[in-house]
Amino acid sequence: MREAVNTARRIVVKVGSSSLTTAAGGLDTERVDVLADVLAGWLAGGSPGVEPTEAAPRPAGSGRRRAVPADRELVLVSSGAIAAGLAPLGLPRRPRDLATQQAAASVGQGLLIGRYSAGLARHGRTVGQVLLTVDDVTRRAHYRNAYRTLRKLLDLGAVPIVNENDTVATDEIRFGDNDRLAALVAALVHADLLVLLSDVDALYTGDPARPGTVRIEEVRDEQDLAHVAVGRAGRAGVGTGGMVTKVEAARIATGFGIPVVLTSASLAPDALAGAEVGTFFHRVRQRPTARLFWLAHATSPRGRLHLDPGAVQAVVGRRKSLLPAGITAVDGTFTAGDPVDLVDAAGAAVARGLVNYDAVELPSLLGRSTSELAAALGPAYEREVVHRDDLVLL
Ligand SMILES: Nc1ncnc2c1ncn2[C@@H]1O[C@H](COP(=O)(O)OP(=O)(O)O)[C@@H](O)[C@H]1O
Ligand SMILES: N[C@@H](CCC(=O)OP(=O)(O)O)C(=O)O
Repeated sequence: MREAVNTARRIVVKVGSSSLTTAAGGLDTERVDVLADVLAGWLAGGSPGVEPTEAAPRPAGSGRRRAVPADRELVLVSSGAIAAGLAPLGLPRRPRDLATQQAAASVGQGLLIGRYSAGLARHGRTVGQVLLTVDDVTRRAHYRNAYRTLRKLLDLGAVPIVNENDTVATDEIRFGDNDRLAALVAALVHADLLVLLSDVDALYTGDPARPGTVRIEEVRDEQDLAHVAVGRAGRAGVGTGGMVTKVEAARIATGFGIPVVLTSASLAPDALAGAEVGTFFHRVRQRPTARLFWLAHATSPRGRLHLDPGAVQAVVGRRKSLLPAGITAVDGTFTAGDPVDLVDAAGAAVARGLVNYDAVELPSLLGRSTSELAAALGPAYEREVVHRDDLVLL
C-alpha cells in the first residue's frame, strides 16, 4: 500500500486521449462513464471501484447517493477534445494542421465535457470546465486568476475539468501536451498527489511493445531513470507526448513535493486505492516556495542576461545576487519585474530570476561596480540586477 496515496486529500488526475477514444476514432463514452464512476468513488471517500458503476443514469439525491466528506478535492485534467471531434467531423485520423485540430477540439471539447457532466451528475457531482492557455499558468497575474477560479470551484464542491484551450492556442503558445499542464495545475492547487492515466499501465524500461522491457515500480531520483528508454506517443495515434512528457511532468511535480502515480485508466481504481500498480515517483524532499516554483517552471523568460564565469560562479556556486559587473550582454525587451534567464558563456541557461531593471537601462551599467554606479548615477543604481531571493537555479 502506498501511504502517500492513501493520505492524499487533494489530487489532480490527468487522463490522456488514448484512454478516452475508441479504436475506430471518436469518444469512448463508456470509458468516460467508468472514469467518472471511479473518480466519484474516490471523492466519496470509499474505495473507488467498489462504488457502483452501472451505466443507467440515477436521479441525483436518490437513496444510493453517498454522504460526501468535504475533505477530498479533485481536479481532472482531461485530454481528448481533438480525438473526440474527429468522428463527428468525418475526419479519419488526427489532423496535422492546427486549424483542423482546433476545429476538432471545438467540437470534441463540448462532447467530452457533456459526457463527464452526465457521468458525474449520476453521483451528485457538478463539473466546471476550465480551459487554460499557456499564459494562464505562466504569467503571474493570470496564474493567480487561474488559481482563484480553481480554488472557488473546489470550495463550492465542484470538480474542475481542465484542458488546454485548443481552439485559441496557436502553435507558438501551445503546451501541446496535457502532462506538463497537469503538473503545473497540481502545483498551482498544491495537490497532495498527481495521477497520470494513460493507455500503458506503467513506465517501462523501454517501448513496452518490444519484448524484454520490464515495469519500473518506483522512481526515487534521476538515477532510476538513467537506463530507461523514454519514448514518444503510442500506437493509438491520438496521444501527443508519449512517455517523454509524462516523465517531464513527473519531474516537475515531484520537484514541487508532489508524488506521482503513472498507470493506465483501467488500473485507476487500484492506483487510487493505494495499490502498488503502475510506476510511483517519489517526491523530491526539498519543496521550493510557490513563487520560485512558478519562476522555474511556469514563466516564459522575457530576455537573457549573459554572465561572465565569475558571475556564474557567484550566482550558481555561492547563491549570490547578480550585479551589473558580471554581465557581459543583454538580449530581449523586458521591464523591471519580468522574468529573465541568466546564461553562461556557452549560452546555457543556469538560472532564472526577476530582473530589477528595464532592458534599455542595462547596457550602460554592464561591467561597472555598484559603488561606481551609485557614485555616478545615484543610490538607486546600487541595487542588484537580480536579487538572490528572486533567483532560482535551473
Ligand atoms: N518507456 C516507456 N514506457 C511506457 N510507455 C512508453 C515508453 N516509451 C514510449 N511509450 C509509449 O507512450 C505511450 C503513452 O503516451 P501517449 O500515447 O501520449 O498517451 P496519452 O494519450 O495517455 O497521453 C504508450 O502507449 C507507449 O507506447
Ligand atoms: N488538448 C488536447 C490534448 C493534447 C494531449 O495532451 O493529449 P494526450 O497526450 O493524449 O494527453 C486535446 O484535448 O485533444
